[in-house]
Amino acid sequence: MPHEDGPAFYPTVATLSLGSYTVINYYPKNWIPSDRQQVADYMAEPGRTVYRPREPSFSLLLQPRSLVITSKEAYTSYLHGIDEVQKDTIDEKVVNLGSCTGVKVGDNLERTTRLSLTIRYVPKAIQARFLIGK
Ligand SMILES: O=C(O)CCC(=O)C(=O)O
Ligand SMILES: [Fe+2]
Repeated sequence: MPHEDGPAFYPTVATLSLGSYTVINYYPKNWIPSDRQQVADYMAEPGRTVYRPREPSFSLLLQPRSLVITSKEAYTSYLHGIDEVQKDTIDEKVVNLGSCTGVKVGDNLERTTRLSLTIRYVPKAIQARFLIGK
């Protein structure tokens, strides 16, 4: 589900992908539709009030053993999310194909099991001893 990683992890999150390929989509955050057509093209996830266009602004192909670092505008101005699909069709919105060998627009990539390790720096974490008592 498209989301923002929130202020606790700002300004940088790093994500290591292992196993399957996947595609991650980026949608503008705090997006305000400018005309009736755009209103028809936006949505919120069930039970959520964060609206976004139905189509992403851009996407990244996350290859096995790749590292994606989310910072700056990608962190502050976009929601990100991975569709729940069995295969990804590579389209023109995938902006990192130049760094991915053997993959082109129009390819269908079947998903298999994927493990994603997310590395976050949380300087203001509450120490566990305060939560569990003496
Ligand atoms: O599976 C991924 O690569 C994305 C995970 C993610 O967005 C998150 O943990 O906040
Ligand atoms: Fe995230």
